[in-house]
Amino acid sequence: MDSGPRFARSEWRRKMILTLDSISKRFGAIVIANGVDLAVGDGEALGILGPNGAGKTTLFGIIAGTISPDSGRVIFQGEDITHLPPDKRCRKGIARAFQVPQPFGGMTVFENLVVAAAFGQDKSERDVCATSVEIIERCGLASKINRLAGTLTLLDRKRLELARALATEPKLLLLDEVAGGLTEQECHALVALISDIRTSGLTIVWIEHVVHALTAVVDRVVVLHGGAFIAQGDPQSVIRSPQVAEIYMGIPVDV
Ligand SMILES: Nc1ncnc2c1ncn2[C@@H]1O[C@H](COP(=O)(O)OP(=O)(O)OP(=O)(O)O)[C@@H](O)[C@H]1O
Repeated sequence: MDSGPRFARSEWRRKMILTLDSISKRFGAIVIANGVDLAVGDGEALGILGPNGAGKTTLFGIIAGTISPDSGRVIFQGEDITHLPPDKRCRKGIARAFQVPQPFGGMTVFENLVVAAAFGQDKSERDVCATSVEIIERCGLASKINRLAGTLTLLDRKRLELARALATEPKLLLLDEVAGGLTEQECHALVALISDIRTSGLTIVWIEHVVHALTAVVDRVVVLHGGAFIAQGDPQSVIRSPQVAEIYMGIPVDV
């Protein structure tokens, strides 16, 4: 799969946009995070891998504000946002797109965008109409602008999910398994769109089980397992690492 153009790799190393500082979280006996640290550069595209149930979505909840960590801090653009509610984090520039798109099915594509943009940017609906149209065009939905969201194909609902996230004018975009459920061809189309979004310099953190889609876009991959990041580095090195082979295929590291 073609990787497409990427944001200049050196740029994001200069400044961190998001830092997880010694985050711990458990649900009873299930340890999601045991004092994990993570720094995401401004403009970086970071992939998070990990087996089912590792806690990747929970980590996104901690970043987006829907889940509280047991301890540790979430720092966004230099500010401690650990105790900030999700709506305030959204307005500070953290947006999230889900595996199962969550548009208002009875509203049109345009109306969905206007609602997201007005909320995320804290502006009147009139003031966000032009940018909403631009984002709809950019996401390949111009011909469906007046269609009800509930009548769209899965790929177009995924495009709309991304468009709604972009409408909030994020600085950090969290993608939660957005390639899930797509055919190979549809997956290529979605990767092309995310690669295009990437060229604007927007910071992306992407959880994904469709590994080839992830590695086509991201600069770096971290692997969450057993409450810790057990591998990290450039995508190809990480997916070929013995730790990842052991977790995903049961091949012991010392073989
Ligand atoms: N609110 C909750 N209460 C109790 N357990 C929870 C809660 N939320 C998640 N869990 C458990 O925590 C674990 C991690 O779940 P999470 O969805 O974060 O994993 P994941 O890595 O995103 O998994 P997948 O790749 O399958 O989506 C799972 O065992 C899940 O059942």
